[in-house]
Amino acid sequence: MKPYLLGIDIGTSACKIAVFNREGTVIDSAAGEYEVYYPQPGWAEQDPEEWWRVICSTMKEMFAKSIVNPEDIAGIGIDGQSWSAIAVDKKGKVLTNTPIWMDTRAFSICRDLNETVGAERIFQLSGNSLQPSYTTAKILWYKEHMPEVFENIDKILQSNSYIGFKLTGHMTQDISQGYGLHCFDMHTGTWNKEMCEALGIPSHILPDIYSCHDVIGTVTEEAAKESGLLAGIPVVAGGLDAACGTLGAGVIHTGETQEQGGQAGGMSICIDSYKADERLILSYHVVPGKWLLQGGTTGGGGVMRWLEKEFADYEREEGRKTGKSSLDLFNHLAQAVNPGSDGLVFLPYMAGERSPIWDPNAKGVFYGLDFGKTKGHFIRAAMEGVAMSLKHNLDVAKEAGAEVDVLRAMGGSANSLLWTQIKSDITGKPIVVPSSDTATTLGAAMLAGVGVGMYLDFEEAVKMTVENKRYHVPNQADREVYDRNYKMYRSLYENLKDMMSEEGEQ
Ligand SMILES: Nc1ncnc2c1ncn2[C@@H]1O[C@H](COP(=O)(O)OP(=O)(O)O)[C@@H](O)[C@H]1O
Ligand SMILES: O=C(CO)[C@@H](O)[C@H](O)COP(=O)(O)O
Repeated sequence: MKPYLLGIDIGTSACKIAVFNREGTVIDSAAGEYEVYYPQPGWAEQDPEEWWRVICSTMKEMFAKSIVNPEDIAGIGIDGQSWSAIAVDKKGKVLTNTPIWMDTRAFSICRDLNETVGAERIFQLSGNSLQPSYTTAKILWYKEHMPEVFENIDKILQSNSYIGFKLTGHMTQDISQGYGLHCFDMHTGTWNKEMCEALGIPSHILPDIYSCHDVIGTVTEEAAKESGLLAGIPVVAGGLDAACGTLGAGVIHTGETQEQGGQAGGMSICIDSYKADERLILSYHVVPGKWLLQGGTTGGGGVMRWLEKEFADYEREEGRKTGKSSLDLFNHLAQAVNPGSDGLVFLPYMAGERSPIWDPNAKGVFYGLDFGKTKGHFIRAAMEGVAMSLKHNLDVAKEAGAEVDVLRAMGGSANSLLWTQIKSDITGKPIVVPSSDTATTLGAAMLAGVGVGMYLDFEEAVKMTVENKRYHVPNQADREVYDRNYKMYRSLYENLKDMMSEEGEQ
């Protein structure tokens, strides 16, 4: 068996590529950024062909400097962001940019379908309430607003399946990304023809469903030329980024829970039987026989990325002189502020909000400003607001019967010791950090490892590769101030939601 596995992650802010050995050690890695386009309020799009171009150039650059020879790669796994609606024609040409998971343009389509088809019927089959962020309504949005695209759709692909197609020439749908479509039966893991008809989604545009570790093909000559890989390397179907990050964080048993700090924030609780709640999100895990009960804010790490982009000119300059990153300097500023940010409270609803409030009109809010507040207050309040959305989702999961003891953090935000500690303090849960930036690519690589037989099964893959690096224990000293701010957080939205919806009525 060749010694290495390659994981490719199609995150919202960037693609990450990492080569692992059998023990899960990163041998080499690289990242390449691409754009999110916001052409209108409520819209958020990406260009899948840009993903492919950036993946290829990043990979070529990595291999050019690497000790890794593509010949030594045993298998490739790809994970990607959720709820794309990548419309491709018969030749695999992308017909238009895909609305991504943050996009809420199809709001009125959902409202109509919930009435005509029935919100309860849709939920009973798919395990998820019908909301504009999912793939379902985006397909129907093409039908209504871009008939020339809709008529030419051969298949609708997800982010990982599009890159899988570019690598192998095979169009597939993995089981973990099925939850994007409400004609996917969450009880059986199959497409449901009656629901396709009821929703108006032609079933021929839905690819065949594969397990996430199934080998779907091998790298073609053409893809090898473009990407710097070698033709013939096996590629597995891959899966949802949150689910691969969950696997990469070592979460494969019932009750174990991943805490997500990518562009999106949230959590994924591993369960071994179907358990749905309309306020949360239900998907299959990438591990067969398991589901993930998820909660997710649109804010998450993306909030810090946005603050950095808009307000870190000084820290970027300082960082150049001192060799520190602007985000590290942001962490120092936030560290200097009292827990509770002296009453500054932040709602992270930066692209409407997903679970548990499902409100496309929700807005980001900083509340509690006065002349005493500093940049550090904004940064700390943002961290605390994201942590409060995590607490909100965990509380709802508990009501739904999914109790969580410990969180296992993954994603870029877990690089911040302060932010991880704040999440632990606010939720009252201990947090373990196995690896932050590489958990998701590791999960994708593990899928390839199981698929090509490098690991016997997921138990062995996790045992061999996942190592805990940090532990955070909740600090009770700040309980009172955080509880007070959390009450404010909850009532702020309750008090503002009518105004938000009048302003942003979609
Ligand atoms: N040192 C840090 N402090 C705070 N946030 C960080 C730090 N490093 C990375 N992040 C956050 O991590 C996010 C990126 O995480 P990542 O898992 O790469 O996201 P995605 O896969 O969604 O693109 C950024 O939005 C940034 O806010
Ligand atoms: O929707 C989910 C999970 O259900 C999000 O995890 C998105 O898939 C975005 O992922 P990142 O780009 O933040 O990693």
